[in-house]
Amino acid sequence: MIEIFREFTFEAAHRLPNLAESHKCARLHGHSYRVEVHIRGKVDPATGWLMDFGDVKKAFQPLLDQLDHYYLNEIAGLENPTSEVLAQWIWDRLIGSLPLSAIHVRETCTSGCIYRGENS
Ligand SMILES: Nc1nc2c(c(=O)[nH]1)N=C([C@H](O)[C@H](O)COP(=O)(O)OP(=O)(O)OP(=O)(O)O)CN2
Ligand SMILES: [Zn+2]
Repeated sequence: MIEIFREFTFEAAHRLPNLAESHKCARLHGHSYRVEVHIRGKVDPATGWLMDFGDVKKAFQPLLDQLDHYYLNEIAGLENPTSEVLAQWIWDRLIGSLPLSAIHVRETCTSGCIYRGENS
């Protein structure tokens, strides 16, 4: 087994509506999000790869189109857009087309989360 990943970046605004008003993240603010899509499987001896990175990009593109330069709270399923909720939202939309092993979401250089699905 081997794992590959493709990183994507996008800019978006959000606020965390379930926090106390005094919490800084309850206020509208933005992030340069970094998302890594991780895929696990076997290397095809003919191609020497598990999957073309370009095919990962094609699968992620519709999500990028929904997220980049948007207000995340207005997207269905992201009304409370924590890193954890966003990572699961991405997983749920890619798992039908990619053999995912993890979704990494970084909000800042120092904060983020890793989601590996409900079975791990
Ligand atoms: N478990 C989570 N905690 C927090 C989330 C989250 O999604 N999951 N989100 C936030 C905020 O969105 C915030 O913008 C990012 O948090 P933080 O690391 O505190 O960001 P800062 O860059 O402001 O950190 P400082 O080092 O304090 O400047 C909060 N928590
Ligand atoms: Zn934030």
